[in-house]
Parts: sequence; structure tokens; C-alpha cells
Amino acid sequence: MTGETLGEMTGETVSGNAVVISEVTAGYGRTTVLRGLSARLPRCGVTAVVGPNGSGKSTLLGVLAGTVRPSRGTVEHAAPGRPGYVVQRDAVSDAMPITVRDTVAMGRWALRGPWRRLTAQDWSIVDACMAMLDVTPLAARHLSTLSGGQRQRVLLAQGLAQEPALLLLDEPTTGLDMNAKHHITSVLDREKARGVTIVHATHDLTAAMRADHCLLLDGGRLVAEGPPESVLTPRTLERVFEYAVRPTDAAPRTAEAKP
Ligand SMILES: Nc1ncnc2c1ncn2[C@@H]1O[C@H](COP(=O)(O)OP(=O)(O)OP(=O)(O)O)[C@@H](O)[C@H]1O
Repeated sequence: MTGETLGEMTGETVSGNAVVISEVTAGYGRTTVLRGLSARLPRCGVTAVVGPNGSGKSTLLGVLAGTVRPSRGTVEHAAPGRPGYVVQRDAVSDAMPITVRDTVAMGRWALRGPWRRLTAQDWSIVDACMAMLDVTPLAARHLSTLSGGQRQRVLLAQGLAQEPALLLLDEPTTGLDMNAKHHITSVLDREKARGVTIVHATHDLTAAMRADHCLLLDGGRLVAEGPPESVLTPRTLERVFEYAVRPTDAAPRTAEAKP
């Protein structure tokens, strides 16, 4: 393992970290995905989760969000409250007859509970988050009528409306054009500066290299953890992705596992 070993983490408390994951095994029914995974996520920093398709990145985010329950191991969160969880945009059903503004408002319901009325302050946070992601003109549109990139921005606005201490993002910029990518990156930079801890699963190695911390997964196991430049080395990339790194690939853009 690159960086500090799991053994060195033994006995560590959650202090100084947003989350400490210890020996977590998790999956779906009889399918085990994560296998004895231990890691820590620095507080107020950005952690990139990288790995080939099917390596368990989304499952790890599900464990952190509390939607996938580990069969073994523990997850300790430093901050109380539910994490904000922005799923992959394809994971949201097209059949939901819901407007953009109501979709963003769901972030406030998640905070208040479904039986409480939203206050004027809640609605002003909803409107501010829509403005931040540039989706105000889409407020009355149904989610199902939006393009992939527009939908992605709405889902991120929903996550921000929750005002979480921990924001979990599943491939937040995949398939976006350069402008949209840049916009989302700058919004996330602002959230980090406000003290939010961000964890994002990504195939974009340039985005991963900008993170403060990186987890590299393969086959549901942690291959390496630490600063991105010490985790995403030509050697580890080649091993995990079977990706031949050439000398010109100083900043490889996208890593896809060989079929
Ligand atoms: N709801 C589910 N039920 C059963 N198996 C699932 C479910 N979700 C994911 N899996 C399986 O768990 C494994 C890990 O999937 P996961 O989505 O966590 O990987 P990933 O690294 O996020 O992949 P990708 O890069 O393709 O998004 C895969 O083999 C997948 O088929």
C-alpha cells in the first residue's frame, strides 16, 4: 500500500479526519463488493475515489451515505448529521414527475424530515443553491425533460441545499462539457473553502490529481491511499487499470480499465 499502512492507522480515532473506515465488508445480498476496507478521509479536504469499473467506488459512497450497510467493520463520522449524497445522474428515475425547484428542495426535506413544512429560510437556501449551479431558469421544468448536464447540476444543487458537513459525489463531472465541468469544479472549491469535506468517485485522473487525498480501489480492496501524486503513479495505474502509461502521460485525463 502506498502512503501510511493500515497497521499504522490502528488505534486512530476520528479526530482530525471526517471519517474513519475500519475493516468494512459490504455488498448487496450475497454479493460481497468491499472486502475488509480501511481508510480515512481528511476533514475539510477533497478525497478522490479512483478505480476501474466495478471496483466498488459507488458502493463505498453508499456505505459512507448509510444506504449500504456493512456486514462487517465500522464507519465513524466526526460530524453529526446526514451526509449530502449526489448519486450518478442516470440513477435518478425519469418517471418522477417533479420540478427542478422541488428536486432541490428535497435537500431541505432531508434535513428537516418529511413532515415539517419548509420555512422561508429553507426556500431562500433552495433558491441560492439553484442560482449557484445556474439552474434558476429551469426551476419549473420537470427533471425528466433536462439534459444530462443540466440534471447533474440540479442534483448537485440538491446536495448543497442540505448544507452537509460531508458531501458525497458519484462521478459529478462525467459526460459534462468543459464549461459545465469548470463550473462544478469551482462550486466544489468554494464548498471546500467553507470547510465542507468532499468525497468524489471519479474516472477523471486530472480531477483526482487536484484532490487532497486519494483512495485507489481494485476488486473491492484498497490498493493505495494517500496524496494523489503518491497513489496515482504510473506503476499503480498500470497495475490496476492495465493502462500503459507513456512518458507523455504526465497528467493522464481518463483511465478506463481494459475490457
Ligand atoms: N444494487 C446492486 N445489486 C447487486 N450488485 C450490485 C449493485 N450495485 C452494484 N453492484 C455490483 O457491485 C460491484 C461494484 O459496483 P460499484 O457500482 O460499486 O462499482 P464502481 O467502481 O462504482 O463502478 P463504475 O466505475 O462502473 O461506476 C459491481 O460488480 C456491480 O455489478
